[in-house]
Amino acid sequence: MGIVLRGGTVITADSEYLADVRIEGSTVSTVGQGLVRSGDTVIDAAGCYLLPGGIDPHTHFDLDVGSTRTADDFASGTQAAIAGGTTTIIDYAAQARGGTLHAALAEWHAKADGNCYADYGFHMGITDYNPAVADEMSQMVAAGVTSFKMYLAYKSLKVDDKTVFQALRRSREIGALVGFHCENGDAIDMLVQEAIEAGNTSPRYHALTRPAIAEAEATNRVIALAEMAGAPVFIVHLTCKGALEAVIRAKSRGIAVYTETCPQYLLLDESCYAADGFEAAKYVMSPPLRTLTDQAALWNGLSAGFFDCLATDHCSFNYQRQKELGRQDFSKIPNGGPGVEHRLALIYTYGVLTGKITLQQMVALTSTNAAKLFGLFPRKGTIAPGSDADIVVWNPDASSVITAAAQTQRVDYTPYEGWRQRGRAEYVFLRGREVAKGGTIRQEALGEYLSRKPFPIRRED
Ligand SMILES: NC(=O)NCCC(=O)O
Ligand SMILES: [Zn+2]
Ligand SMILES: [Zn+2]
Repeated sequence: MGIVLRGGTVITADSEYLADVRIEGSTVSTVGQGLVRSGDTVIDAAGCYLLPGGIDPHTHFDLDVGSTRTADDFASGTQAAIAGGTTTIIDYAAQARGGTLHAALAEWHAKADGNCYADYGFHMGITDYNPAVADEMSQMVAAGVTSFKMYLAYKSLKVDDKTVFQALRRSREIGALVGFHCENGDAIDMLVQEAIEAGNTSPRYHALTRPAIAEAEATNRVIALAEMAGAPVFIVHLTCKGALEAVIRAKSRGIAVYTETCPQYLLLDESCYAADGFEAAKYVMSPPLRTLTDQAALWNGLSAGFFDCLATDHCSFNYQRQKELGRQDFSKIPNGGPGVEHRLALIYTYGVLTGKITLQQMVALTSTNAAKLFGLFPRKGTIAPGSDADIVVWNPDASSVITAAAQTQRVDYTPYEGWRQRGRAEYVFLRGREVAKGGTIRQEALGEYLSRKPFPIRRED
């Protein structure tokens, strides 16, 4: 006896066809015609798309940022993910300065294990690179943490070029992919200090002190260092034309550069910082929202296939009491915004239905490419015999309005308040278990830790 999703249109990164999908246990057993047998549970998927469960490779749940902790923890964050059709998240664990990677991994397991509604893995943020940490990196890979992140910005996190270069070389030896937060932190720190000293303390100065050129410069630098190291590199949350041009140049030369952007950079722009009073704090994130010219460049890049992933960088803080920590000083506003719940519907509504990308590109960007880059493919990221039965029955006819009141994310606002969203995750399956139906989430934390495969080392490098 199995579950058959009958008569939907299966969408993968490279195909689209009408079929039944038969689930036996936790995996897909067959994809084809006429798969229903007696005793099966049958779900009528006619008129719906069958999408591989979304993979969001960039979340921050239950993150302590010093002054406060993210509004969403692993339970509420992964419930929101499931509600929106995302069945796997990869969260950023973070080494404490002076601490070990092992301690960070243990801390993240303690926060996530038993609390996740979606499957989950971890990247490891490195803030304090030294020979012992270089050693630990290979132990992380053995523990299934096959990607790392380094920050070129944020006073307490940023690393210098020597460290970037050393870590990239190390990643190549051990089969790991290092992601970088690309902003020139030294220049930004000066601009921030000058703004505060001049009494320019309102939220819009967050954006004015983090110009796009600081991101473009850091992106160019990281790519050059990766090329020198002969290592693959991942540029996280890319937001602007200059940084995208650096990625396109490198990709065109065959350099192993991968990148992601996020819905907020495609859909929102710097005009959000002109909001009255302190409201602009809702959009304080790093990098900040950019110009309409940058936004157009990102959409062109997305259509043309220069982006690998669409992530959210979900890092939610309530407007009341949390964003307000920076009411007198924008540099104290906790950085980040919510998004894990609405990623699929936003890209479907504003990307697919506007003709900017195809459904297959949507699947590649929201699931398949992340699975490939982060060592989960073909277990995750596709609908095929043997793959985990992580499947979203997507109803393209649904339409609703995004509101904070109606969201699952445990945060008191959404940057998309009042936005129309089309399409809905009618059913969500996680390893063959129905975890959401008609917007109602199963109240059971069935998510499992994903030990990921190393990044393949290219022979010619
Ligand atoms: N993006 C953001 O503002 N906060 C989360 C941390 C990061 O990804 O830089
Ligand atoms: Zn970042
Ligand atoms: Zn982030």
